[in-house]
Amino acid sequence: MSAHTAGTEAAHTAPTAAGATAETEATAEIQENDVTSGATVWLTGLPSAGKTTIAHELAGRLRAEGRRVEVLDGDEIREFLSAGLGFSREDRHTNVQRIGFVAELLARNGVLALVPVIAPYADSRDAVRKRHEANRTPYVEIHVATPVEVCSVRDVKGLYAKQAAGELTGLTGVDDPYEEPETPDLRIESQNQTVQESAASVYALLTEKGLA
Ligand SMILES: Nc1ncnc2c1ncn2[C@@H]1O[C@H](COP(=O)(O)OS(=O)(=O)O)[C@@H](OP(=O)(O)O)[C@H]1O
Ligand SMILES: Nc1ncnc2c1ncn2[C@@H]1O[C@H](COP(=O)(O)OP(=O)(O)O)[C@@H](O)[C@H]1O
Repeated sequence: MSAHTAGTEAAHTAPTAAGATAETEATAEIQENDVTSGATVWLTGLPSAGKTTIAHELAGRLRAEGRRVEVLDGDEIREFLSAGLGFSREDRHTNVQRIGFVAELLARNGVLALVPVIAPYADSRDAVRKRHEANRTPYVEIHVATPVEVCSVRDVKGLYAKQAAGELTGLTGVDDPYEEPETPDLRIESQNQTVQESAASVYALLTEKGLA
């Protein structure tokens, strides 16, 4: 049973006249814990590494347990919040900072913000982490470390084929940089696992950190 569920049950314990004040305080503490148990879970990795798939699999599991979850998908964000941005180093940095800003707001209000976004530059990811640290908001970095050889075979959106055909340049991990995280909280080798196993490993990490 998650801490969240346990807290809800405790809050419903029948009060006694003498225990009312103590219980009110305990309930307030539990509610505060509920609100602050959000986190940002950033899944960084190459296109087709499995970031989005793992995020949605994990989201389903967490929602089934009553958690509030948002998936800040890179493609959706680029359609709205980051409309007009391209894939230059500067634009990717701006995109990542915007997403980090929104994720932190959600997370500090009790939401588990799952972020399947490439975020290829270490300094961009560090800035997002620092924003979370400054606000004491939990931040977890997952490197979905699927090798480019596997990603290019999966090629979910046909980007690797386009790059190979000369129709696209600046593809992350091929002819554009991807700076691997040196010390992620978790590294997933998705080529050796099922989607469920990958999502379960993130879930286990969140449980270990008291976030799920
Ligand atoms: N040149 C190039 N390089 C990398 N990715 C590209 C490119 N052009 C389009 N796409 C597609 O854009 C999707 C969203 O990218 P992100 O916002 O996650 O990228 S970034 O963090 O700003 O670098 C990203 O989604 P995912 O495949 O889910 O990673 C890509 O499919
Ligand atoms: N263990 C795994 N975790 C995530 N995806 C996997 C795994 N094994 C195979 N896949 C497949 O790899 C592809 C990953 O695509 P996607 O999640 O869109 O990648 P990304 O969001 O990183 O671009 C999907 O077709 C998915 O079914």
